Amino acid sequence: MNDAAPPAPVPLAVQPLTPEAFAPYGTVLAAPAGTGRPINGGNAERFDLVGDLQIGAQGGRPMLALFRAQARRFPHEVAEMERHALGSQTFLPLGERRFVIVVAPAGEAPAAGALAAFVTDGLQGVTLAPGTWHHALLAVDAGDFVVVERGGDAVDCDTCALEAPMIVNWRG
Ligand SMILES: NC(=O)N[C@@H](O)C(=O)O
Ligand code: NI
Repeated sequence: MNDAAPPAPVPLAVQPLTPEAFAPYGTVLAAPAGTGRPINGGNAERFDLVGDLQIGAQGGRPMLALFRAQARRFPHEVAEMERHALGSQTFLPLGERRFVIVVAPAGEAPAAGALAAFVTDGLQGVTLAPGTWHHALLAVDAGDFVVVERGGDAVDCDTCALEAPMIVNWRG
């Protein structure tokens, strides 16, 4: 009989999201400072944010979804991560809405020490690179998020249980 105590949760610090810190996991989406390219007769400005969404592999089709997320309670325990090996996954808030993204680099199932957590400024979005391990959306502020990902006939989502639960240490 295994009477060993379960592994103690490991604290995971949450850092502000920046493009540099997030580079190993994907890209940060944010309206650049300054003006965009004038379009529509000058009635709008265009900002091209990501021109190479990875959503076509193995017959993948673009999928745009709306996630109507409930606000999560923090500190939050993370015990499982997932990845979408064949495609990227983009999260963009509709309106000002923060979320926490917990990630680990693509590859082998992540060890506890390989995880990183970021909180957005409410306007930022992210595009996770294909295969990046992540926890499902952790909305800080409840509401709607646009999600763009690879759609396909088969579900592209592997999960892995962490060897020890992580506590996402953020108190807003
Ligand atoms: N389950 C689902 O559609 N969403 C996840 O992939 C996620 O990362 O939130
Ligand atoms: Ni996902």
